[in-house]
Amino acid sequence: MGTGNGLESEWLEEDVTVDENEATQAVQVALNIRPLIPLERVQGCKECISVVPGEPQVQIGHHSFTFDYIFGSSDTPSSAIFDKCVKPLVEGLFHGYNATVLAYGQTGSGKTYTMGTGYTVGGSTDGVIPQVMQTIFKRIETLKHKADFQLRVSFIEILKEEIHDLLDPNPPSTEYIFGGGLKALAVGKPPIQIRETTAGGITLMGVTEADVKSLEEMAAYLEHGSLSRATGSTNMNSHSSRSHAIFTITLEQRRKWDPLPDGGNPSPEDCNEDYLCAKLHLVDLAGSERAKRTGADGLRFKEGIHINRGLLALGNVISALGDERKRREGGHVPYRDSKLTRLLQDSLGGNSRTVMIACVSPADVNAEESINTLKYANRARNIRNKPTVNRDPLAAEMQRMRQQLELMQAELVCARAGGPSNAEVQMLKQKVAWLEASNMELGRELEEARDRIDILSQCALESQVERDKLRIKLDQLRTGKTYEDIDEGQHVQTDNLLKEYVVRIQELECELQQLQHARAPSDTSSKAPSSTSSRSRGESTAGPGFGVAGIDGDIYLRTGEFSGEIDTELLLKEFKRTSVQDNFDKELREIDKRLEQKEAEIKLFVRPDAVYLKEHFEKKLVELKEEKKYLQKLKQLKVQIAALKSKQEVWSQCLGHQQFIDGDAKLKTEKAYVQHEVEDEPRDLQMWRITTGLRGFFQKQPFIKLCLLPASLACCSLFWFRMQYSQKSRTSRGHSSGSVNNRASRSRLQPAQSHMTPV
Ligand SMILES: Nc1ncnc2c1ncn2[C@@H]1O[C@H](COP(=O)(O)OP(=O)(O)OP(=O)(O)O)[C@@H](O)[C@H]1O
Repeated sequence: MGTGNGLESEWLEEDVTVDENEATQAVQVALNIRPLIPLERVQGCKECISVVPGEPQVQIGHHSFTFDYIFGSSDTPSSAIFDKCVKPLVEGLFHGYNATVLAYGQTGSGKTYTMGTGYTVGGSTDGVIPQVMQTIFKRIETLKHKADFQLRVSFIEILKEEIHDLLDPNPPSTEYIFGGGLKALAVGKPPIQIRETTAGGITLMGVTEADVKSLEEMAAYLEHGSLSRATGSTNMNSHSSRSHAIFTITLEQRRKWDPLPDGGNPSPEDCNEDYLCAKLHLVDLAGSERAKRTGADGLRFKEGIHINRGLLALGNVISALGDERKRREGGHVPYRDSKLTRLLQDSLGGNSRTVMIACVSPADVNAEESINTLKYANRARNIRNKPTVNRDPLAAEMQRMRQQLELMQAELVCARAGGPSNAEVQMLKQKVAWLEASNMELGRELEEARDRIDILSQCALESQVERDKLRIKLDQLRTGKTYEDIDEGQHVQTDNLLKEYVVRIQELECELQQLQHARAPSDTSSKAPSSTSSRSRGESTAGPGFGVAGIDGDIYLRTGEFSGEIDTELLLKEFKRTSVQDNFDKELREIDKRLEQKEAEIKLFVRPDAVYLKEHFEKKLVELKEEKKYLQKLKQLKVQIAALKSKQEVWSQCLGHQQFIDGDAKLKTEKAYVQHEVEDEPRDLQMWRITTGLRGFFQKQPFIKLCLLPASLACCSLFWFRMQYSQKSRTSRGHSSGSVNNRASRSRLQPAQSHMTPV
């Protein structure tokens, strides 16, 4: 890589401090204190600014300010401004660095005088711009044998937030507006617009850029622009600038390539510096002013407002850029608040080396304004710019490509020194491609086999679940549960079963994976007899092991083809595995068969049972109806007893003795019968219940029924005899009170109230 410094010593011949590696550079601030002008002397003004000897420091009142340079004191002549501050920038221009010289200060503080913006051919050349022009042409003169130079100049002013081209050969004509005043009328040329380049620079679209070949030509343009600039007379300056003026010099240089003594081409490092382009902005700002002091009114007053507004925007930009905290945080800089700040975007915080010349009047009457200017300038010292060399983008790209080429050449040399031969590389490449393709194919087959394993495992699990369900059902039926009971409990059981099976399946899957992992190393190293046999097995069999075996077979085929070896031991292993799998399949088929048989048995068993149950429940229904009738009858009899009791009491009170005796006898007989009925009925009912219960029990338990049939028959006959006996005794009792008995027998079929008529 070529270094700028090496080139400088050869090309520029002068030792100029240019550090390309410097990332940022602070804005340099110089203070220029003009002498008291005749007007101030007449007013009896006194100097109020004093320079600290040997220090770049000034004092005004109790304020003290330090700058990079101070000019204008008795010790330092103002002519030194160019040499100290501006000349390095001009030198930098020849190295591709943009530069800006900015004059700022109160109106009448000497900005135009210092910058030399009011230059006239043949007039004073003390100002910065004339000296810049002279220096540039001197440098070109000394370097013209090494490079081709091209100079262009532009001169614009910002007047009331409008950009005017001071070098426009066809300036906007003016037309008279009725009612007084003049209005600018552009002729055929669009207004100047500010544009940002892709690299972030600021350019002016539509501005006149005049090619300049000589100092005289440039001076003529400067003079022409100065004369076109808007000026006016105020109380503070008889020739006051009413606009901000920017004189821009663009320097393009293309290095001439002399043939080298050995006849070879120049080195790439040198070629890197073959084109440079830089701009120097020389800015003469309008002065800040107070209307009260300038006595401006009307048009001047309006101009003053615009001037102050532009300067305020500039102050805000300087404050934003000068605040270190904001700068670190990347805070907003209000460049777009005015055209002036937008145009100075590169000069303040951008790609430029900038010097600000703060101009002040030493007169005590201007002390306040001078302090403001010093504060303003002091803040500007905190601004940091990032100047970079402005090369041709094409040249930069070429440099990058050269570097890339060098790198590749180095790699090639290295490869040639110790790398394999071309044929070997080709062979290895083919091998790699073939292995990659095989790998992909094997991966695909592995995935398919895994899917097959999953499906088969699922089928096996489902059949197991179904088989177990049927087994449970069968067991339940054997223990005597009805089909309905099983169905009711089935939901709960099914849920529990499902949970159990899910857990089981997960466990089995884990085991399967562990087995696969455990087998993987031995399988990949193993070699099966042939791919076709293993593949057919993988497709026809249902066990998970076969999917893996099929894959193994394929792996064998490819590795076998590659190595060309057959292992008989592995053949035997594979054969064993196949036979185990076949056994497993047979077992599975047998289980399926048995399951089918069991299902058929269950069906046979379940159907008659259902018929039997139907009969059983129909009988039970009839029995319950009978029981209900008995209970109703019992209730009626209880009511009758209550009625008879009340009747007895009435008779005892109302009837005569004989009647009472007869009636009482009848009543007693009737009561005795009813009492007997009441006592007998529960016994009958109890008997009936026991019989019915036993019958139901035996119906539910067919096996016990068979065993206990004789015993039950004996019991039943015992009860039958008991009932017969009680019937007989009842009948014998009934003979003594037959009319009552008959009536009571009838009462079983009639409502209780119907036979309760008084005797
Ligand atoms: N260093 C100096 N030596 C002698 N006279 C000076 C010096 N600087 C400025 N002056 C005089 O001061 C007066 C005002 O100067 P100048 O016009 O340059 O001020 P300005 O800052 O440009 O004012 P404005 O902002 O109004 O344009 C002029 O008459 C000028 O000759």
